[in-house]
This record gives sequence, structure tokens and C-alpha cells, in this order.
Amino acid sequence: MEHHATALAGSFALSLCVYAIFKTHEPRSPAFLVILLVLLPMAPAILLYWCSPGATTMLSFSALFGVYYSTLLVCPILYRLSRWHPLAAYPGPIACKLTKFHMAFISQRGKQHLYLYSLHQKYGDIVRIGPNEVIIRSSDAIGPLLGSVGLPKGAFWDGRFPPNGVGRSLISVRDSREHSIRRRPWNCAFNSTAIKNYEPLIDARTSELVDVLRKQSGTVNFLQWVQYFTYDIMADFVFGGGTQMMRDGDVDNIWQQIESSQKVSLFLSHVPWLGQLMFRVPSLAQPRKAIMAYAIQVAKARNLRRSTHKDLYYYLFNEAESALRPLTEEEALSDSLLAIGAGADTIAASVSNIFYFLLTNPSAYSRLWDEIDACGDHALSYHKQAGMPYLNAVINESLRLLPAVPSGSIRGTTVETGGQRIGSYYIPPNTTVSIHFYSLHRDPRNFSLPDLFLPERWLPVEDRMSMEPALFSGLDDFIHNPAAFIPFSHGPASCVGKNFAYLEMRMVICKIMVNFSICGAKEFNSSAYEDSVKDLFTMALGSLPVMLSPRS
Ligand code: HEM
Repeated sequence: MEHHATALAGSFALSLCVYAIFKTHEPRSPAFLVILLVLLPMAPAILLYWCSPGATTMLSFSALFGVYYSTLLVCPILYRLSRWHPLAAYPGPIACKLTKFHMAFISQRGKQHLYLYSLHQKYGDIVRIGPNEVIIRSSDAIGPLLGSVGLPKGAFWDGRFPPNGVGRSLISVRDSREHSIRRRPWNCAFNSTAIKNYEPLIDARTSELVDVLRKQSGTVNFLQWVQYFTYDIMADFVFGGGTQMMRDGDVDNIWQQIESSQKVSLFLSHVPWLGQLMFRVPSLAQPRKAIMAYAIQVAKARNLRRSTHKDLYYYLFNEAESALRPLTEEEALSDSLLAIGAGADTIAASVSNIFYFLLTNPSAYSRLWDEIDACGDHALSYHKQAGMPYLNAVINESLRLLPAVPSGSIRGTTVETGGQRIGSYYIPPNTTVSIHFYSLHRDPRNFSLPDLFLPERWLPVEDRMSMEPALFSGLDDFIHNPAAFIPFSHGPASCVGKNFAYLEMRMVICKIMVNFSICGAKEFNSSAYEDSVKDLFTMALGSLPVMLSPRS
């Protein structure tokens, strides 16, 4: 009996030690996990059998294992809910405080942006959405979190790549110094001179889009054509060409693959340790590895082919031989999937959303039409478009309401960075933290009438008053805070493709408006469109059925 009690106490003590190891070191090696979770709990049972073989029964063995595993389960539950947890002061749902699996499952429905928005509505400006994770809805936090003295990328990104770091793309590099080295060639590829070189590519592909749309009759799924268009243009400026989706369709089912891989990746980003384990099980890692392999193969083919113009890979492969510390081939190849996703996916969603808002807001549609028509032939000049107030207001308003990365970009403190004050909040070490763009953009403290599509809010006061006197003249204290508008994020790790994205979006909108009048097809349904919006880190959408009438 005495031996039984000692063995139970030993099992309990051992389990407490193992919990401490998990908490401090977060072991992920399968061999180590087998030792901690399978072999160690056997030790008290073996000792018990050694000391009193006759008295040892199946029941006493089960009790020993039961004590071991239940201690391992109960300790984190008690700690995570206790007032000693470093995030105890921050409110949030109990399920979130207990486990990140809660968010992982929520994310699979594609509505995590709405869920997080509802949490901000309920709990306030800072919400605990995981045992070690918070989201913030405050413009005061933008600079301290994302600015030049802000925090590096967070643990969120660890679940998407193998534990040895192979294949990590720029967006996921957690060490700030390494991130800035990896970012240099990207900055060169998207500076104002480089972007000028992409203008003929945009011209050619937008004209091709107009041509294929002219050949369509009846209901057209506008989203699908925009996806083909953005993919072709991405291939042009990233890989020097090589795809013809507008001509041949999506023969390799790339868009479907991107969406399914985004879904799995988002789940694993919420539970990064699971993602890293998954990479060790070939059959589970297959879908993610397949899309990574596809992207790498496209970049390798570009390397063999060389490009006829200065594309992104001209800079990533250091073909000008100008970089002080060129990327290794592996680093350059690792960025290919990021370039595909970021370069095509975000713009396709944004352009589709812009036309969705125009179709559901006829006065905005006709104001934009008037502005474009008033520019005559100049409407298709990049220079002119950059200064068209209503066009830019429509783009911004659409990105405000439906940002293409709705839940923002994830940063984190580590043991090395220590804790940090972000605005009025203290973020302890080892915490993942982000600003929830969707909630920030719809906060009435930043934008009056936050849920209304109102491009006029981006115009000078006198212009918006003259356009919408009924709406604006009664609102002396109309709030418009552009500092809280961050669809491209902010700071040294923000979106490198922002200027290019504006260039492409402006041109495609103007070319479409110059060439067609558009209306919703009979299948068009605004609530179905809004329901189809999914937050899979970047935004995925259903379809946008329209009718196009060519203008002479
Ligand atoms: C409407 C279009 C776009 C939107 C709304 C958008 C938004 C974003 C956001 C929110 C981030 C996260 C930044 C952070 O971690 O703080 C990001 C990162 C990034 N975007 Fe974009 N993006 C768009 C288009 C593009 C395009 C056309 C490219 C060109 C390939 C691009 C390339 C990138 C890259 C490389 C990063 C990683 C930056 C880094 O970690 O240093 N994006 N984007």
C-alpha cells in the first residue's frame, strides 16, 4: 500500500516537472515527445512492479497513468484561467483562454474576422483570443506594434513551415534583422523605378481582360475573370511570364489549391506546434507541400528561362549582381509561394469587392463613371489615375470595409525581446499580438457611420458636403481618421506591393469602366456575396455574377 502511495506521488511529481518543461521549452521533436508522454509515465509503474510485483495490478497501473495524464491536462487549465497568468488582466472567452484549438476550428468556417469583431464589441479594445494571444483595436497601438521599433512577426507563422525553417518566406521570418536582409531585394523590385517597368505588363494584361470580357455573353462571373487576370499579371511581374489563364482557364486548378492550402495553413497557424509535427508525417503534410513544391518549380523554371524584363526574380536571384548580401537560392525559392499568393489573391479579392460595392451603390457608380468620363483619353494614364479623387476614394473605402487581409498581420514578443508596452497595454514575453484590421476600420471612433460604403468620406470636406449635403451637413463632428486605415499594414514589414497594387487596381477599374457598363446579373445577390466572404488570412470569395454591356 505504501509503495502504491509513493508511486502515485512520484507520478504526480513527474507530471508536474514535465508540465514545467512543456511550458518553458515547448518541445516539438517527436522523439522528445515520445520520451515525455510515453516513456516517462512508465517509470513509476516499472518501479512499483520492481518493489512489490505481487501487489501490482492493472488497476494500480491505470491509476498511475491516470494521475500522470490528468495532471498534465489539469495544470495548464488551472494556470491559464488563474490570476497568475501574465494575460489574466485581459478579458476574453473561456474557450479562447484555454486553448488555441478553439480559434483553429472557428477559422475553418471562414468567419474568424466576424468572430473577432464580435469579441471586440463584447470585451473592448484588447481581447485574449488564446492562452498566450491578444488582439487589439486601437490606432494608438499601430506605431508601437508595427512601426520601426515594433515587434517581430509572431509564432503564428511557425505552423506553416517545417521545424528546421526550410522554405520560410519573407512574411514569416521572425528575426527582425534577418527579415530586413530578406526584404532588401523585394524593396528594390517595388521601388518607383522598378514599378515603372511593370506598367507595360499591366497595360497589356488589362487590354487582354477587356478583350476576353467582350467575347462573353449573358451572365459573367466577374470574380473568376479577375482571378485569371491577376494570376497572369502576377506571373508576368514575378516570374517573367509563363501563364495564360485568361486564354486557357485555370487548367491546373491553382485557385482551388490556393484556397484549400490557405485553409489548412490557417488552422495550423493557430496551433503552430501541430503544424510543425505535421511536417514530419508525409501523408498529412502532402497538400501544403504540394502547393509549396508547385511554387518552387515555377520559380526554378523562371531561373532556367531567364526573363526578358526585370521581374521580381531578377531581384531575388540577384541577376543585377548588386546586392551586398544576395539571397541564397533556397531563400529566393522560398518566396515564390508568397509572391503567388500576395501578388494575385489579394488584388483579385480587392477588385471584386470594389465592383461589388459599386454595383450595390448606384450613386457611387455614377460618380466614378462621371469622373472617369471627364478625364477623356487621360483616364487611362497612370499619372492621371493617381490623382483621381473619387477613384482613389472608392478603392480606399472598399479596402476599409473589406480589407484583403481582414484579421491583420501577426506579431509577437519572445523571451529574447521581452515584454513590451503597446499603446496603453503591456504585452508580456512569449505573447502573440495583432491589430484586428477589420475591427479597427469599423470602429466608429475612427470612422463615423462605419458600416456604410461612403467613398465621399475620403474627399475634402467641401467636396463631400456638396455631394452629400443631407448626410454630411448635419454631422459637424463627422469622424474620419486615416491613421486608423491600414489594409496594407504599417512599418518596415508592411506590404511591399502596396504601390504596385494601387497601380494595378486603378488601371483595371478604369479600363473596365471605360469599356463596359456593368450591372448585377439576375443571379446577383448582395447578401449572398457578403456571406461568401471568407477570412483565410487573405480573403476568399464566392462569385460575382454580372452583365457587361460594351460601351462604344
Ligand atoms: C490589395 C492588395 C494587397 C493588400 C491589401 C495587401 C496586404 C498585405 C498585408 C496586410 C501584409 C502583411 C504585412 C505585415 O506583416 O505587416 C502584406 C504583406 C506582404 N505583401 Fe501585400 N497586399 C496586397 C498586394 C500585394 C502585392 C501585389 C504584392 C506583390 C507581390 C504583395 C506582397 C507582399 C509581401 C511580399 C508581403 C510580406 C512583407 C514582409 O513581411 O516584409 N502584396 N500584404
